[in-house]
Amino acid sequence: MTDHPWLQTRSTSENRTGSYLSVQSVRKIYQTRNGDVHAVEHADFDIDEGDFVTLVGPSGCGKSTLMSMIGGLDTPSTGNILLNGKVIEAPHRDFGYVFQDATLLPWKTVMENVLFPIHTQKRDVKQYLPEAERLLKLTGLYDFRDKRPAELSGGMRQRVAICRGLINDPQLLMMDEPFSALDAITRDDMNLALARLWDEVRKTAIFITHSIREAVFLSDRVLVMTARPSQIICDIRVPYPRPRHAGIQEEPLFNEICAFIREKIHASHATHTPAA
Ligand SMILES: Nc1ncnc2c1ncn2[C@@H]1O[C@H](COP(=O)(O)OP(=O)(O)OP(=O)(O)O)[C@@H](O)[C@H]1O
Repeated sequence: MTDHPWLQTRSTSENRTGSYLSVQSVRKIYQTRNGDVHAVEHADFDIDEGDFVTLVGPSGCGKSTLMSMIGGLDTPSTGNILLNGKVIEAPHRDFGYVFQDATLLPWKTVMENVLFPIHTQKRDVKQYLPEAERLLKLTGLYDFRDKRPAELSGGMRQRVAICRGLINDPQLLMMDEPFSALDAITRDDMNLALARLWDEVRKTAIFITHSIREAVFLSDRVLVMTARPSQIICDIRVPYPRPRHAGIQEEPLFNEICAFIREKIHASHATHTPAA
C-alpha cells in the first residue's frame, strides 16, 4: 500500500515487551440466552504513551466492549491487555472516563463536579484546586465554575465531564462518543476545543466516534473496525502535526484519508453478515 504512507502495518514478530498499552489477541464472546455473541473477534495492537487513538467502525462492532476491557471493567474471553507490561485485571483508578451523557451531579457546581473524583477517592480536594482551575480555564469554563449543570449548554456540560476525567492526571483518558448527542455546530466547536486542550495536556487517550472526520481531525491514530465478527482492519497514523487548525479539514489529504476509512467500513459491511 505504498499509495498510502499513513497506513501502518506491523510485523507479527515485533517485540512488544516495551509497549505502553498492549492489546494482545483479544477476543470477547458474551454468552446470552440466545446464544453466543462474538462482540470482538480479534483485536491486536499497541498504543504509545501520549497518543490520541480513535476506534471507528459500524454500530455494534465492539468498540465500547473493547474500551471496557481496556479499562478493566470487563475481561477478555481470550487474550490479554497489558499496561506497562502488567495485565489489566480490574478497573483502573488511574483511568479517566467520559461518556456520551456527561452524567454530572445536578446539585453540585461545575467546580465541585470537576473535583468529584478527588472527593470520592478521599484525596485532599484543596490540593487539586489549582489543577481544576487550570482545566476550566483551558476549556473556557472558568467563569462558569459556580454554575450548576442545568445552567450550562450540552457542549459546556461535556467540557466539564472532560475536565472531571482529567482532574486526577489519569494515565489514560477514555472517551466513548462524548459528542454524539450534540448538534453539528456545537460538535465542531467541541472538536476544536478538544484539539486545543490536547495541545496542552498530551495525555494518552482512547476515543470512540461514529464520525470519520472527527476521528481523523482529533487523532494521532485511527483504528478501523469491521462489522461483527469484528476485527481491526486498518491502522492509520494521521500525518498532521499538532497544533491542528480547523483548515486541515478542507485539505485533499484529509479528505483522502476520510474517504479511505469510509470505503473500508462500507466494504466490511458488504462482506460481514452481522450475527443475531
Ligand atoms: N453485556 C453484554 N451482553 C451481551 N451482549 C453484549 C453485551 N455488551 C455488548 N454486547 C453485544 O456486543 C456487541 C458489541 O457491542 P458494543 O456496544 O461493544 O458495540 P459498539 O461498536 O460500541 O456499538 P455502538 O457503536 O452502537 O455504540 C453488540 O452486538 C452488543 O449487543
